[in-house]
Amino acid sequence: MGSPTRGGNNTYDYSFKILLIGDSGVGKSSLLLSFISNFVHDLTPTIGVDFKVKMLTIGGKRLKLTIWDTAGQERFGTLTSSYYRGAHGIILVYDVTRRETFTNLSNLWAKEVQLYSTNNECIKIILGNKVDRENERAVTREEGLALAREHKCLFLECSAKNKENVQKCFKDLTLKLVSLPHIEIFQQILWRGNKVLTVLINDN
Ligand SMILES: Nc1nc2c(ncn2[C@@H]2O[C@H](COP(=O)(O)OP(=O)(O)OP(=O)(O)O)[C@@H](O)[C@H]2O)c(=O)[nH]1
Repeated sequence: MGSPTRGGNNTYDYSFKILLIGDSGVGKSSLLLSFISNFVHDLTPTIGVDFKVKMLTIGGKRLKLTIWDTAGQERFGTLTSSYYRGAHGIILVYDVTRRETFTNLSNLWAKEVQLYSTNNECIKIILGNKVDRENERAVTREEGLALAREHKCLFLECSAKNKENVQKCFKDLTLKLVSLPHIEIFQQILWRGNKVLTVLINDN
């Protein structure tokens, strides 16, 4: 990784770090794969942290998204502040068929974000995944919306399996990011934090 470039073939105007968080099994890795590629595989659980890079053009701006995916909280303990450092966008995922993954968003994940996120202007989206399993639904859309309002987040329901709303989630998030009034400063200051993160991870 490096600071934003404005020349050459691999050019971009802005580079954003996006995090996927939420309980184990809610579908974070599937969402990432569904967004990055056209295929969704049956996945083995993530061990540790993984990230993928996707180039995207939104609102006439060329963006580089570095999307971080981590294994579920319950198996690896609380994520450290280095994972959150420098994040521009956070996707909080729950599984609409498992109510505890929804209650954990307020009881656990939102608190972590508040504690560790280095940036007050970070854009957040709450994402209710697995809506293809409608007959097993345990959380209503209205409850999801209410939680998003309470935490000042965007909100969507989606399915990584049939790809419903997956592109839209990343698009809505990045649209909001590029429309921030102080975007140039916001992204450069945070990028410095990101470099620190890269060094920390490479050293391990
Ligand atoms: N029906 C359905 N199944 C899904 C969907 N998204 C993910 N799954 C399945 O749910 C299981 C868990 O998905 P993962 O993507 O591994 O979940 P995760 O949140 O990354 O889990 P960890 O790696 O443990 O943190 C897998 O068997 C997926 O195939 C979805 O939208 N619909």
